[in-house]
Amino acid sequence: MAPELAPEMVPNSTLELAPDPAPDLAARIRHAIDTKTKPPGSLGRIEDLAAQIALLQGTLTPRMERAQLTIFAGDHGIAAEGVSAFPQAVTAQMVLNFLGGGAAANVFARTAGVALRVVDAGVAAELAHPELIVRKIAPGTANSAHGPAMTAAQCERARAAGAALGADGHADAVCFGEMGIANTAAATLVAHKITGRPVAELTGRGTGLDDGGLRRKTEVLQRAAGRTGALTPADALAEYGGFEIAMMAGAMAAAARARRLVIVDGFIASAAALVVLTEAPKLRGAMVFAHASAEAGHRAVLAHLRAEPLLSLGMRLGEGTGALLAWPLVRAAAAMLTDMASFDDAGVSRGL
Ligand SMILES: Cc1cc2ncn([C@H]3O[C@H](COP(=O)(O)O)[C@@H](O)[C@H]3O)c2cc1C
Ligand SMILES: O=C(O)c1cccnc1
Repeated sequence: MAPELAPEMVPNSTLELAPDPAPDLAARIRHAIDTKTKPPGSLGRIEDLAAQIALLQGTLTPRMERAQLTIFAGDHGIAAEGVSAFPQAVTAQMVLNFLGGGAAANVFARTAGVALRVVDAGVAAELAHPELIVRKIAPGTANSAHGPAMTAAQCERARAAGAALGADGHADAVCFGEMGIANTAAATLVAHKITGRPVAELTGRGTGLDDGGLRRKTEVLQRAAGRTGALTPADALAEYGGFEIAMMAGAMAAAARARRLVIVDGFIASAAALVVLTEAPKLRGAMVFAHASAEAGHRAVLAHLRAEPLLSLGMRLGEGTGALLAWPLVRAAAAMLTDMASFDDAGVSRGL
């Protein structure tokens, strides 16, 4: 397994994680992929994915055996503004559904052979369940339409709790999902402050607002955004984010620094990745974007990050469902490089 990378060893000027164990590794990976028994380039983006994984793990024989999904749940004060089609109580109810194995994320995790765990990052209700990981910062954020969602100290605590969970265990790839009614509103405001894209372009229907609901949500978010001027990513996260989004950001950064592949889910997860990559661009080499969410703002966030997602399925759920569906592609890419025969191995004639 590749050595852990101390944060201070990481320069921010390149896309790859560095220092690279061998300067010619990227060229040797490319050569290994090009000499597999297939026309060069014929596996398309699976080849790029294999190269990324190999570079991340610092090897010509990458391993992708185990993936884990961690779902972070938190409530949002801005839900009081009517920005979601569903009531806040659904956050806690869905946490119990995850723990009971009945949500989409559970079903996809089972079909993909991925372990799943659930973290209470800041759900309003008191929840007790033997398998629930409790890291509750507070019972929900404050309403960011009127003031900061959380204090800087709370945000730091959330990121640290996420970091501890992001780098534990033995998974080769990590998926982070979220549950939090009104968190498309929170993600929209974080993305607006970091990308500078207009609130109206980033605001979407979330759980299914109708046209009137979308108009009201856009107005609420425009007013909330107008409370503050330009913000650093850390300040944008504290001012407008959620405890589950901050924990995801901490988990993603720690996992990337531990050279785990981070499979980034939809709009909310991408808002967390946006915070991380704006602060530490070189962690991009550890991140794969799973799918293009149907939530309106995702396209702009992906474009800002110059990220091309693997899948486009019209999904808009969150929970890590998109990341779970991308996991078999990630596995296949690594196995292609590690297990596939070369022309020389198999005695197959090369082309012109
Ligand atoms: C039953 C149910 C299950 C979900 N699972 C994920 N979300 C998703 O929807 C929420 C964000 O949308 P909004 O900002 O419009 O509230 C988040 O909880 C997200 O994870 C769900 C939403 C519902 C209703
Ligand atoms: O893409 C997402 O993450 C998403 C979209 C809508 C609702 N919840 C999550």
